[in-house]
Amino acid sequence: MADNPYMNSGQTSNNPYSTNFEMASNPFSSSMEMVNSTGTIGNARPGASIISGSSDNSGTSEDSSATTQRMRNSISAKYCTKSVEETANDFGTDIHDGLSSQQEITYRRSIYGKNELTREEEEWMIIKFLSSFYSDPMIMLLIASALISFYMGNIDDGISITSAIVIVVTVGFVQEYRSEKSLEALNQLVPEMAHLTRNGATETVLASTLVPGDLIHFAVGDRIPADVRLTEAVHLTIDESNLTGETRPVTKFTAPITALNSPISKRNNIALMGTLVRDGHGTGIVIGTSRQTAFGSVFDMMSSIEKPKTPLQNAMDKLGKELSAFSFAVIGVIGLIGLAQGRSWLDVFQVSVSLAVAAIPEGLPIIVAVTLALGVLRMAKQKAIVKRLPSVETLGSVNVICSDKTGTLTQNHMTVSKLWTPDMITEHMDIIQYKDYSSQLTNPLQTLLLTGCFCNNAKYSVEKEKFEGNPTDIALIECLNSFGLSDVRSSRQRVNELPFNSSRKYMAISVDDGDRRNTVTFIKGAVEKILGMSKTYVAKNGEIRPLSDKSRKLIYDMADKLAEDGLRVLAMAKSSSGFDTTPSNSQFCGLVGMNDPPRPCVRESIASLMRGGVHVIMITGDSETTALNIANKIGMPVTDPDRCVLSGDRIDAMSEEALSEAIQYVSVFARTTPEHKLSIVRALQMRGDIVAMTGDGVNDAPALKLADIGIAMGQNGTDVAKEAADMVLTDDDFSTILNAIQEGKGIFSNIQNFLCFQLSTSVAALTLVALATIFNLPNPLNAMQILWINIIMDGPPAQSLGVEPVDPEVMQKPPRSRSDKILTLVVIKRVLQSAAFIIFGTMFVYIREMSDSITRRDTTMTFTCFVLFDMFNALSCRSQTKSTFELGMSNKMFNAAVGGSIIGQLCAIYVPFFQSIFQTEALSLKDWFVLILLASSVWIADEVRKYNAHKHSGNLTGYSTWV
Ligand SMILES: Nc1ncnc2c1ncn2[C@@H]1O[C@H](COP(=O)(O)OP(=O)(O)OP(=O)(O)O)[C@@H](O)[C@H]1O
Ligand SMILES: [Ca+2]
Repeated sequence: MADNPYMNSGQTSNNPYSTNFEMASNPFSSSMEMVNSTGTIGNARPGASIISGSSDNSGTSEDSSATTQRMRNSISAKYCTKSVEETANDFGTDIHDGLSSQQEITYRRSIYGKNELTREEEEWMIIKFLSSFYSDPMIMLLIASALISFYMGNIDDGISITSAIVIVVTVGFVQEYRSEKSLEALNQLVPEMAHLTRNGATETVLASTLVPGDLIHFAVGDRIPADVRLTEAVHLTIDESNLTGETRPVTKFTAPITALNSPISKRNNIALMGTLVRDGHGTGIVIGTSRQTAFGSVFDMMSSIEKPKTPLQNAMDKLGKELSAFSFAVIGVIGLIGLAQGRSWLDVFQVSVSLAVAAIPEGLPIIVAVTLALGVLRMAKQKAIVKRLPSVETLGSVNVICSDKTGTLTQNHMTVSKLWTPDMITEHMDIIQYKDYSSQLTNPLQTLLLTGCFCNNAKYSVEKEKFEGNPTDIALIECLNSFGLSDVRSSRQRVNELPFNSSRKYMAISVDDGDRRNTVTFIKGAVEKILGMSKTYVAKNGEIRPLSDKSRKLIYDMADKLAEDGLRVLAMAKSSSGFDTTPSNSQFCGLVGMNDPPRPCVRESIASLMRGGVHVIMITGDSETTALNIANKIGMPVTDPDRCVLSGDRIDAMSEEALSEAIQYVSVFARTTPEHKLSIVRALQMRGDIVAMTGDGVNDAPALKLADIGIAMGQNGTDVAKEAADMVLTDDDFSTILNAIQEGKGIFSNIQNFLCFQLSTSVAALTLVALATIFNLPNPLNAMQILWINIIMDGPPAQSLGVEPVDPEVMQKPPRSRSDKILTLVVIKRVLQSAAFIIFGTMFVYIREMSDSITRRDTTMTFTCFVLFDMFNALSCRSQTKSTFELGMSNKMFNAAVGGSIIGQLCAIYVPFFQSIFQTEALSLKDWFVLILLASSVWIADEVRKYNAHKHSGNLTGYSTWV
């Protein structure tokens, strides 16, 4: 330990990492090699509890004890016993200003790497590729048949089959590789952030940039980005359940722990990476990043637990197995008949094996995975990040969306537009932004405005040249200007604060009264809360009067009047003393009405959702009047306000059953707290609804978890909400939900489309060979040709059907029922219709050609006929309902895949090398003409089917809406 690897300035020998370097077997030493970065800690998030997770599923008991051991040895064990000063000293950092030397930061980064967790080095590509040759029994059989061909001196066949195997395996491998890459990309969609102080300046940075010694801050709702020794903890409680399994949040302190070898759950002055702040706020020094954290030491074990498959993938696997069993049976029978007819057993074997390879849609699960993953990436571009693949399927089934009002349906940009003080009696004052009202400033107005200023947490950001924080607070500060007032907060010392939250619905701040002997309290919040703690008001003549029932009524009426334009109404009060727990005995100052306009596209989105049978519910903390007005503005159906609007206190008074009964008429929930959301989701689910619910705060998490699709806000949401959610909206915009549902539905119909394509090809190929065998005809397709058809069917053309752009018309279809099968009657009919055309067409060509004697030309014609049929079939499979002419050339991948297949087919016929492999010969232009004409019949027939379906379904908008 001569060299201090940690401090290149090296004044101290007391190296915090020395222990790491002394132990060769230390689990963290591997971190030094960890330079590449493919995943983030996001990979390991979904697990609820590492410890319990390991003992009840994949891990053996040995695993979990090793885990516990590793966590026990983690860096926090050492620093929980040291004081704040010692820790800061060890890390060469300052507990107020953080690290100061850029050189030092760069040095530490070079040693400890990025603060993110990556999986262990993956297998070599080439090994993976080679292993796919022997992992599939069908391929093994093909190899066997090639070997037999060689052995029997059938060199041509041997080479043919060998090249076919290579092509089949390569195509499969490339597809699988792509699927893995796109799945990996999903893990990086939600970046981790951290609030970091370096050199005295605080900013928000990517959590991956943290190095040991950094000073970081976190507040309620945040996720801890590294292992941290706390230097400050204010009401700080942290939920460590995902690491320790303990569900009760732990209260944190800064004092050193005296007990030796305290277990990880008892290290109360340490905040652990990946845990969630439930309350309060704190600051601390980073003592460990990435692999040196307790979370990092168990990361590999967590990421090795295989991700569960989505219901759709499971259904596909099952379908694949059933189809395989069926094909095997058919092929077995065909083989036996063939042998009984005295065909050469090698021929029978080869054709059977190739048929098995072709008829079994082994590419199905991969195509489903790629389609889902690509769809999720597409959604991310449209600002909706889906965190779990199964949610994509659920999206198409959602029939109720519960949305917050502020910030999701509205812009969350507030401006003060009306003011009222009791001396104005029945008049109120309208404020137009940027106009000067200084001349109209009265004493009561000044008191009202200054209350709004003192009772405020908006902060001025020099960098961005504007106020930041709660939009309600910002509006109040910005309004001061219109009256020639300025932000006076710095002139007084803050003594006490009761912060705002959506359950409390008010906030109070005490400051000294100028001469530091007396304290005054400023309060603002919902009208009923403020009136509840007010005793007096200032009348027109300046006289202080007690608040009578009559004057309360006047205030409530006025608040309603202000709210009528959809304004958020805040009441203000002031008291000439401080407060302990809640303020009381205050003087009512007046009301402020704030405008928060609806987001531009919300109206359209709601209309579109309603057309598709999705019910939209607004949930807001604002008053009924405000909510009702906004609801009307954005086109929500509130015909009967008595039934359509339900307030929080009425929810409280209802039983679950009663709520579930009443909820069918409700479109607006007003004056709710986050806790009400849970009852609302439950009541809806009791009715059998599939519910999407939005949320942003810590208290929204339970409802987000319970909802079928929990949706968190990317910009204003807390980490806790994002963690609990299935989907994150990066722009917080309601309309994005519509896009996501549209994509979800689109993905589902794309999967049905390529399934239809694969099944019709497979059914046709099987039937053709079966028919030929039964009628004792020579095989219409040889092994090589069948394998080439398999590549078209399982490869790029099928995959390209999965990325067909979403047709906005899917929104007009009602939500899919959860139990709906993917293989619906309509799909099966499509499969059978197409297969029938392919079989008859190909048989026709075959029989016509072979009427003289079997030549190479005959099989070439049959083979090309089948392939062309398949291409036309792919064309019609692009959509279940829309004509090819409506779709146009919009799917680039489809154009490329089909174009490529046709070029491939041309090569197979005209290039001498391939001619010998496929046993083909050149066709004339006339042949092509005939074949194209014939093969297009499958497409024409489908166009006719689509046309008829359109005519009979009539107006698609007529689907039932709510109730
Ligand atoms: N910063 C604040 N200070 C004091 N009171 C506030 C503040 N913000 C809102 N209020 C009061 O609390 C009420 C409800 O706010 P709440 O936060 O519950 O709603 P929200 O969650 O912002 O809105 P939504 O539920 O529509 O998204 C408002 O009508 C207002 O009277
Ligand atoms: Ca196949």
